[in-house]
Amino acid sequence: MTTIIRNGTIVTADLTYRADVLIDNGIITAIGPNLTGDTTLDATGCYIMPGGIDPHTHLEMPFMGTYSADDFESGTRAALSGGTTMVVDFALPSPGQGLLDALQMWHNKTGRAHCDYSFHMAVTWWGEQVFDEMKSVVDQGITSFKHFMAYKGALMVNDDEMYHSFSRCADLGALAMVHAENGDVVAELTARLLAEGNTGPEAHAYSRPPQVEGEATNRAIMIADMAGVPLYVVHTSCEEAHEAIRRARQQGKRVWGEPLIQHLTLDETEYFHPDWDHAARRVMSPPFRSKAHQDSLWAGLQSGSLSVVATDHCAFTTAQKRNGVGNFSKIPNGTGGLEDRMPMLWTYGVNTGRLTMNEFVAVTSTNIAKILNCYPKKGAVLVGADADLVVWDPEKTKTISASAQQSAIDYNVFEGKTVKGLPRYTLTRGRVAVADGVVQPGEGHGQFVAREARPAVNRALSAWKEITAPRAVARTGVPATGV
Ligand SMILES: NC(=O)NCCC(=O)O
Ligand SMILES: [Zn+2]
Ligand SMILES: [Zn+2]
Repeated sequence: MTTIIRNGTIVTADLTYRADVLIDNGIITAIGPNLTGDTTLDATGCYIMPGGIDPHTHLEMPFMGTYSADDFESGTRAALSGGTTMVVDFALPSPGQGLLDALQMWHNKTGRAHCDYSFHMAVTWWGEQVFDEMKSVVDQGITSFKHFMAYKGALMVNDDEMYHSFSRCADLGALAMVHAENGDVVAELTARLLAEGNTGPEAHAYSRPPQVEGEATNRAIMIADMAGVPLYVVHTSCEEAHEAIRRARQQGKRVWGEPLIQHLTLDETEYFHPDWDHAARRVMSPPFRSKAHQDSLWAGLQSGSLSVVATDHCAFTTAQKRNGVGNFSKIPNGTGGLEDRMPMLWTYGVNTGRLTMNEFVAVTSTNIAKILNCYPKKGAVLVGADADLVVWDPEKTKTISASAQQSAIDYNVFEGKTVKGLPRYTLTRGRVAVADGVVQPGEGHGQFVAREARPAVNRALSAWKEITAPRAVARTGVPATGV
């Protein structure tokens, strides 16, 4: 059975043109005029784009004494509903747990996934076992390793551990990733705020000012440079962190920054809301920032100093958030966004003229497919690519409401926002998962996407490291010892 998408305009990261797309057995098999197939999807007035890739989700994540509420079933259903066709989640070993053990636990969570997925591996402690197992993890198709510089006493790793792990990533041809906040300073500020009686959700933001993120981002960049590894900085939220990334890129360092749709469109005033639940539902790390920081992030996407828009989807219910009544440091950190990332970015990016349609495709799909080395299987409209596609209707509108969302939680941080630009169809490996805005569930359709190590960037970095490595000076006439 073949499917044909007709009468649409293809929009990729670098081209916009009219053509039909033929899909056979989940793969794009032809692109061109007047194609025919068994089933026709009409794309009149629509753009045919690569489905979104969200490289930063936490589905059913054990965190802060509870589990994030969306699992691979509801999370991937939400993703498809908003035009995202692949998620990359984080396998998270608990301290002392082996990486392979954690990886198996994460694979076990995915049986009901509606769309394709991959994993990053978190390095939450350091030792010989971690060193050894990193190789097996890479051999199993996971080639990116995340390091938390925050969450002291839980997930945080220190500089020496990070340097060891980054060096190992360099040897294995893998990508190093960081959550960049200075966890020591956050812990100090948190203790001080609580002692002063600042216990509400707004104090979460006070405990994580832009400086803690800027400092950690700089530090991670320098450590990555010394280790000779490419670096991906997740949830870049402020000018201080963006400035560090921008400068590093100007210097030729291989560093990428990932702002979240939440930081681009919501600001710190959310934490001053008189309703405790409203503010607590928006507690995440890093916190929402001022409008000036938002402008910096948008400028980064426009100029290319920031590369990817993600969600860090880590959704907790109101009841879970209430674990932190009386002590903000116990509010589970995280917000949702999987279903809304694409429509929100289109509305606030493309419709406002901040982004072109091609830039939209680049930052929601193609760039990360290249960074994670799964392009052009993913992130492309090309013959031979997976038919992970979204037929995007730029005229379709809706007002975001928790009452109509796929996510399992009881609120939505974008509640009441009207978006213009939504999927008419979302296809996951050729399967129509959303038709006219209606989700057609396909539990278990999602497959694991294995990725290969040694992408070009690692090869280039290691070649340069080798050429510029410190070498002993060959001398003649060295004086005899002690004479
Ligand atoms: N971001 C957040 O607040 N929660 C999810 C875990 C993380 O990415 O730090
Ligand atoms: Zn994080
Ligand atoms: Zn995260």
